[in-house]
Amino acid sequence: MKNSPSEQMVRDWAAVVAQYAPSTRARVRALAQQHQHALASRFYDSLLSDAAASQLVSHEQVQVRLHASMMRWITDVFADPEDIAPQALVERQIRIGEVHARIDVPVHLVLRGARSLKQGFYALLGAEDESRNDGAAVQLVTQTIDLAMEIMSQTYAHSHERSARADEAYRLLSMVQNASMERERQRAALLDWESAVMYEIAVGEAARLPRMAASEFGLWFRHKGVHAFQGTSEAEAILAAIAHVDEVVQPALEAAQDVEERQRQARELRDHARRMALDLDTLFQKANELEGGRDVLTSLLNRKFLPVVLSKEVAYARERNSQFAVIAIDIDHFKQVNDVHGHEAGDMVLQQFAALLSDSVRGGDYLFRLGGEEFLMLSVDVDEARAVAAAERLRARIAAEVFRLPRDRTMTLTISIGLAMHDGHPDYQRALRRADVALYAAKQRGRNCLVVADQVADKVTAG
Ligand SMILES: Nc1nc2c(ncn2[C@@H]2O[C@H](COP(=O)(O)OP(=O)(O)OP(=O)(O)O)[C@@H](O)[C@H]2O)c(=O)[nH]1
Repeated sequence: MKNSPSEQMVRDWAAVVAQYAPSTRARVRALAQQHQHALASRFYDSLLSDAAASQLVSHEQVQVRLHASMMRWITDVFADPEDIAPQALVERQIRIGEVHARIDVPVHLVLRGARSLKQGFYALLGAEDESRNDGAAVQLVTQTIDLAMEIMSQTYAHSHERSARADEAYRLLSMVQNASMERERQRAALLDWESAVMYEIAVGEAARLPRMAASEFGLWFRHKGVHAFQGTSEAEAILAAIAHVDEVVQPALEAAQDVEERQRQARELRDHARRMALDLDTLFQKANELEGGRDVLTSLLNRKFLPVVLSKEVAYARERNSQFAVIAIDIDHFKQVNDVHGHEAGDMVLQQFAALLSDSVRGGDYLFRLGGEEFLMLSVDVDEARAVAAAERLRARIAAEVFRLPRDRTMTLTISIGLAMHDGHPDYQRALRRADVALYAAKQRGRNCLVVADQVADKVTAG
């Protein structure tokens, strides 16, 4: 999800511009243009002096691009509103903040770079003809750079918060990933507790019955389940039922004087346990599908986890000096499947296709359904030759497969593939874009083929 500029930000930017005479702005702009190279180097050097940041910017592409884009930034932020509108400049700061969040550049380092830039400007202004030093130019520089930093930091914070939420959701997804096993375990635990209570009642030891909250199921649900299924009505119902059983039903059972009353309370307890088991089933089903982040039709990961998984893999690759491949896969002419055989047939094909994909990857790889008939495979710990061979095998396997359709009909399919190796660049968007461009090239080349994005030239070559 993108951040968009608030009206306040655009108003603030326009106000800073309006506050200064055209001559002051022209003076700062001229200075920025004249010294943009030295100023960009200044910013860059201050980043490199930090060990963590120098690791992030060690990538050659980053060095080349960072310096070039810093030079552009230094002149553009002082542009006349007729040349670059405040709205566009605010949008630019937002994009920069988003990149910082994606590659995880700490805010303090960006602020340090900004401080060193301002010092550079002050020194240049001070060195100019003294009669011109009325302070306005210094203020313009300070206000502009500070405002840009404010917008970047705000975006950074929003993006970070969002990615932290996705991260948390992913953690929970992993926790209940083997949902069917966990469900069985918890259903059995619930049943164990119920049997233990019934046994105590049957043998006439109902003075102090085992409380559900302290049972294996109760503990699991209150500590983990409730987080995994946060905000659902079923989770609320189970929590309320645990409290009701422990605080109302069981004390009533313990206090029951006659058999009839005891049977009535025991029946109520059993009804509660049954309803809980049903709610639990519903919750696990949801966890497996929508709320767990899996695509309902294919059970593959949905795109909301793409940033989480890619950031993790980028960090992993950096730490271990390993590589991974981003493989964009698109079914060819899928529209025709729906048009000729109907939507239900299209769904069936997508499910069989996803099953084939799952069967073609290794345990550590990831599979996403990005939407419609677009899929993405993240092949971890591979070099280009192996990734290309695996993708090519997949292409051939799909082309050879006979897909089942309703009413005993069948059909065959082909796919186009765009493959990009992660080239060490800290921003995962780059590998995604390169894979996408390669996929587009594969479609252009006539489909049913694989195109590999060229690592060095950042352009696409036939694979
Ligand atoms: N049955 C079914 N169809 C879907 C689903 N999601 C998207 N589609 C269809 O997928 C089709 C995608 O068509 P296009 O994007 O035009 O691409 P294409 O026909 O595959 O052609 P190329 O990609 O250019 O080879 C559309 O007709 C969508 O309606 C789904 O969940 N189920």
